[in-house]
Amino acid sequence: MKFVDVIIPLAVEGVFTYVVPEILEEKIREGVLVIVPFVGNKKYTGLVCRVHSEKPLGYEAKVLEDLAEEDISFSALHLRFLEWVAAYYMALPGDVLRAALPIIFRLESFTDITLTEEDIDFTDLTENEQAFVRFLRKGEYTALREAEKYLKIRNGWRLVKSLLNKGYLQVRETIDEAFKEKTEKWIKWARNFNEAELNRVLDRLKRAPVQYQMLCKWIETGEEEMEKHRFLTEGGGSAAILKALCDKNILAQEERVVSRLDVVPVQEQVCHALSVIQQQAFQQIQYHFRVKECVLLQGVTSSGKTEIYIHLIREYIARGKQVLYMLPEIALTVQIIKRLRRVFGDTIGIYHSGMPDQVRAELWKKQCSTDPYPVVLGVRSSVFLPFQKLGLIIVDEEHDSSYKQKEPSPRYQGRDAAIMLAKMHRAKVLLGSATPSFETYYNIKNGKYGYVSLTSRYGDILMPEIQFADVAEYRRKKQMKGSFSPLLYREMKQVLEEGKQVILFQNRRGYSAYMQCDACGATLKCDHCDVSMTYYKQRDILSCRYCGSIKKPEELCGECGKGHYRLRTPGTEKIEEEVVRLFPGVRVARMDMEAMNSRAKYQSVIDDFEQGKTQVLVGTQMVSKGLDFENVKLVGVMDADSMVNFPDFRAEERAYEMLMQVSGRSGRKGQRGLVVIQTADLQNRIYKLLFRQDYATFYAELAEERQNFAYPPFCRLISVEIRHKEVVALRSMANQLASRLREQLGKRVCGPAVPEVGRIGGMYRLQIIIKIEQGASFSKVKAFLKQELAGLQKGKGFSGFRMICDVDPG
Ligand SMILES: Nc1ncnc2c1ncn2[C@@H]1O[C@H](COP(=O)(O)OP(=O)(O)OP(=O)(O)O)[C@@H](O)[C@H]1O
Ligand SMILES: [Zn+2]
Repeated sequence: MKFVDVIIPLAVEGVFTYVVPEILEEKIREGVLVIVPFVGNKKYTGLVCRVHSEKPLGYEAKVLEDLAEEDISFSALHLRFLEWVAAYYMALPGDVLRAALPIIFRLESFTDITLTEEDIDFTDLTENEQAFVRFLRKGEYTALREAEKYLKIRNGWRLVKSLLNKGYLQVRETIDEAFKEKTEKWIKWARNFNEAELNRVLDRLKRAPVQYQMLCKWIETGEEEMEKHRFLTEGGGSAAILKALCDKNILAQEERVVSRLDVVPVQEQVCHALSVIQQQAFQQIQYHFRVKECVLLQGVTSSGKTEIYIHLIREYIARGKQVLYMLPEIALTVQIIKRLRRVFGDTIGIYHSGMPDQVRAELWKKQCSTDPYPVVLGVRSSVFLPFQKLGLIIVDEEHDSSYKQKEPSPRYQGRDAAIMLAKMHRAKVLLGSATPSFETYYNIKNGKYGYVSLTSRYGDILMPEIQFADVAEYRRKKQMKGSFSPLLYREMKQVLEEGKQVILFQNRRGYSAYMQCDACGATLKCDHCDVSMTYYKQRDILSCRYCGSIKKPEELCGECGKGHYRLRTPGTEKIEEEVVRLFPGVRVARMDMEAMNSRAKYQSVIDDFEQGKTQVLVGTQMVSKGLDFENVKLVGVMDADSMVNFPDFRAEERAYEMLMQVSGRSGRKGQRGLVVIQTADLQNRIYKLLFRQDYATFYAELAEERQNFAYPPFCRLISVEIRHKEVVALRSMANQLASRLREQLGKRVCGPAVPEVGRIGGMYRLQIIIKIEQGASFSKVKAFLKQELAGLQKGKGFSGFRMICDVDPG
C-alpha cells in the first residue's frame, strides 16, 4: 500500500499520514496538493511532503480523497525550503504552508454551498452536476456532506469545484476565496452562413420580430464576434432574445478564460546606459559573484543602485535564469514597476499582499507552468513562490525591518530566507542599501559577503544638506507655529514659492498619538492593551494600533474625573491640517496606513505628486523609502526624537537608517536638496553621526557597544514570549520556564521581563531572551528549548497559556 505524509495548513504539530487509493497512485507524488479528510470529517487541502510505504503505528490512516490542484505543485527544492523555514524559525509546517499558498488553494471543507445568480445552462452540465444543482435549488444553503448523502456520491467536492469554475456556485465561508478562472462571454455566429442561407434564416425569423431586429443589428456591425455585454448594450436587446437566437443555432455563446495578470503592451525597450562609476560597480558585483554567494551593494541614496539592478536582471534573463527582486513595501513597488516595465515590458510578475488572492493564485499557476515570468517583483512573502531556474535574488533596502514577519507565525526574516533560498538553488544574492543592517555589515567585515560601494549620487549631485531645528529652544521662546519650527516654516515657504516640492515625515498616524488629562496627566488607554489610543479626527474615533479596538473619545478624564483630555503629539492627519492652515492654497496629500487602503490609492497619490498636482506629501515611514521624485527639494522630519528614544537595542540603528532614507528623498535631480530635522535633544549622538553622513563611523561607534553587551550581530537571539490573561499565573509560569532554561543555558537566559507593551488584546505578556554566542550550536539550543516548551505544555495547568518563539527577533 502507498502512504503519504501531508502538511495541513493549520496550526497543528507535525504531518499526517494517509492511504493513497489505487486509482490515484499514478498521480500522487511529493509536492502535489491533495484533499484529505481531517478532524470532524472536515476536508482540507494539504501538501504531500513524502510518499512511502510505512503503515503508521497506533492509528488507522484515513484515505486520501483526491488531487486538489493539478496546475500547481512544489518541487523537491521548494519543499526543502519550506522545511527549512519551519525548522529555523521554530514554526509549525502548517503555518509555513499557510504563509506560502494563496488562500484559494487551501479550500477548507467548504461547508455551505449555494447557487449564484447566474443562469444555468443545463446542457453544459454532467448528469451528476445537474442532480447536484437540482438538489441545491431546494434550499438556500446546503452543507456539502448532506448533499453527498442525498445524492449517494462520495466526492461531492469535485462537483463543487467544477460548478465553481463554471460560475454557478459560491461557498459561503470562502465566497471570494475559491479559485475561479476569470471568464468573459463572447457571442459569435453559430456557424458560417452563406448569403442564401442567411436570407432563409432572416425569412424564418420574421415571425419573431424582436429576434429579427437583433440579428439585423448584429449583421450591420459586420463583426464576427463580440463580448456579450457589449453585444446586448449596443444591440439593445435582452438576454432572453439572445438566448432564443442561440437556441435556434443561429448565434452561439462562448466562454473565454481571460487573465487577471496585468497585460502590458510590450513597448520599445529602453535601458539607461550606466555611468562609468555604475559600470565599475556592476563589474565588481559580477567579479565577487564568482566566489561569493552574496554581495552587498552599498550606495548612498540616489546613487543609481536601481539602475544597476536593472542591468543585472537583463544579464540573468539573457542567460535563461529567473530573478526575484524583493522590496520591503508595496508602496515602493508602484514606482519600481514603472521603471522595470520600461525595460522588460510584460515579462514581470508582481506579488504582494495588497493584491486580490485570485491574482496571486494565477501568478502561482504561471510560475509552475512551462512559461513562467523570468522576473518577479515582490515583497517578503514572494520568497515562497515557486521558482524553476532561479539565478539571482535582489533584496533592495535589505536593512528594512519590514522584511521581518512579526505576526503571525512563521516569524521569518525575508532577507535571510532569501539567502537560504538562493543557496538551495545555487543562485546569487545581491543586497542593496545605503545603510546596511548591522548583520550584513558584520558579514562584510568577516569576509563572508562581497562588498561594492557607490559613494556619490548619480549625476554628481551633492548629498542633501542637513540642518537641525532645536525645538526645545524655539518652544521656550514661544516661536513654534504649531508643529513647525521657524526654520522649517521659512525653508518650506521658500521652496514652495520656487515651485518645488516638500516631503514631511511624521512617524505617527492619526490626528494625535494620545490623549492626556490636563489635571492628573493620565493618558487615555485601550481597554485591552497597555497602550495609549490614537485619535483620528476625521472619523472622530480613538483606535488602538495593537488590537484595532475603537471607542468614542471622552472629554472628562476617567482617572481623576476632574481634568479634561487634551490632544498630545500630532500625527500625520494633524500635520496635514496644519500645512493647509499655514500654507493656504498649497495642495497636500497624505500617505500612511490609514489613508492607503488600496493599491490604487498608492498609485494615485504617487502619480499626483510625480506630476506636481500636489506640492506637499505628508507621511509615515512609507514616504521614507526608495521613492524617486525629481522635484523634491526639502524634506522635513517633524519629530526625530520619537524614533531615537525607543526602548529597543536596535532603536538607534533604526532611527539612523530611517533618517538617512528620508533625507535621501531630497534633491535627487538638478539642485542640491535640504533636510530639516526637528529635535528637542540636539546633543544626542545619533544627530551628530547623521550630520556626518558617514555610515562606517556610525557602525564602528554603535557596534562596539553591541559587542560589549552581547547583542546581534555578535550573538543571536531567540525571544520566548509567554501570554496569559492573569498576571500572577503568567509570572509564575515564566519564572518556571526561565529557571528550567537556565539549568542548561546558564547566563544566556535573560528575563523574564515585561516587553515594550505589557498587555495586548487582554493578554499579559512576559518575555525571556536567550542570547547565543557565535560558535555555540544554535540548533541544539532550539531543540532544547522546544523540548522544554513541550514539557511545560504537557504539564498540568497549561491551558490558557500561549508561548511564542521568535528566532532572530527584530
Ligand atoms: N545610468 C543612468 N542613466 C540615467 N539616469 C540614471 C542612471 N542611474 C540613475 N539614474 C537616475 O538617478 C536617479 C536615482 O537613481 P536610483 O533610483 O537608481 O538610485 P538608488 O540608489 O536606487 O536610490 P535610493 O537608494 O534612494 O532608492 C533616478 O531618477 C534614476 O533614474
Ligand atoms: Zn488594544
